[in-house]
Amino acid sequence: MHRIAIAGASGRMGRMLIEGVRGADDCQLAGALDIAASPAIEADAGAFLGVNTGVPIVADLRGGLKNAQVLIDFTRPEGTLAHLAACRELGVQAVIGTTGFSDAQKGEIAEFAKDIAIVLAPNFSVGVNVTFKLLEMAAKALSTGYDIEIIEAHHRHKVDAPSGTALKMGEVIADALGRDLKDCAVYAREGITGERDPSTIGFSAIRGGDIVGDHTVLFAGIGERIEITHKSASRATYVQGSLRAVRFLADKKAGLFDMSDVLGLK
Ligand SMILES: NC(=O)C1=CN([C@@H]2O[C@H](COP(=O)(O)OP(=O)(O)OC[C@H]3O[C@@H](n4cnc5c(N)ncnc54)[C@H](OP(=O)(O)O)[C@@H]3O)[C@@H](O)[C@H]2O)C=CC1
Ligand SMILES: O=C(O)C1=N[C@H](C(=O)O)C[C@H](O)C1
Repeated sequence: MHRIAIAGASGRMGRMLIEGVRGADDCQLAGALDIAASPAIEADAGAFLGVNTGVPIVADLRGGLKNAQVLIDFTRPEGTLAHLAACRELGVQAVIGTTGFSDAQKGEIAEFAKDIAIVLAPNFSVGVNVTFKLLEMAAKALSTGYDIEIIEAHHRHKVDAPSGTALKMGEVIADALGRDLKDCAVYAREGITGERDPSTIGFSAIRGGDIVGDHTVLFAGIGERIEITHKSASRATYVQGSLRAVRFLADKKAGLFDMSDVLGLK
């Protein structure tokens, strides 16, 4: 039985994860965390479902993690880093879905992974991770004569842009082309921009309504264009991917892994 604590327990992903853990035969809810200011503190983690899980939502990290083998964390970068410090102290593994980390924060996660096993992925859906592989192939085959643009759309509450998934798509494509995304990413265009530099990878972020998560990569050539699109219709796909990551970690002592490790796509 995988004993799982959920961080951000009252968030969009946190609630779906609690439901997902309760629905999985091999998983048990062992803790629930949220920030001290959350109105959900001290409520039962299943209250939003009308069920009593016996697991209260707490702000005390050590209290929330003490019965857990693994933490699933979809919160904010600063929260995730604080959670990882407590995980390291208690020997708890981590599945991290939070996006918006700076390079320095990613470096801190790599340091934690020297002591505990961590899966870090900007997108836990199987389809998106297969799409990364398709993009690698497409980028190599279309390396000249095609302009590359990444367009993502998310709900109105999302706080980071471009999405972690869009950035990862950019990294996959840049790597396949032997470029560094830092040198070739264009995140905004306005005014007299001049003609498009063919070596660039452009990003566009749309925010609105309840869009769960759409990503399109456009390879625009002369006389044709190819669009590779993934659309999430439900957050359940991220939940199922997170639980696969939990199972993958079961025999891991330390190390930093991603969804291509979990899915055997490397
Ligand atoms: N990798 C993937 O597959 C996916 C990743 N995500 C990412 O997961 C993250 C969360 O998304 P979502 O669930 O929609 O967001 P929500 O805002 O709905 O939930 C975030 C949760 O984290 C809590 N929180 C906020 N700040 C902190 C903090 N500093 N420390 C600890 N907890 C905190 C919030 O509490 P309160 O509400 O009280 O502020 C809330 O409970 C985002 O980074 C998003 O991009 C989302 C979906 C899929
Ligand atoms: O905030 C979200 O909702 C999502 N965030 C992730 C991202 O930034 O890529 C994954 C998914 O697109 C949903």
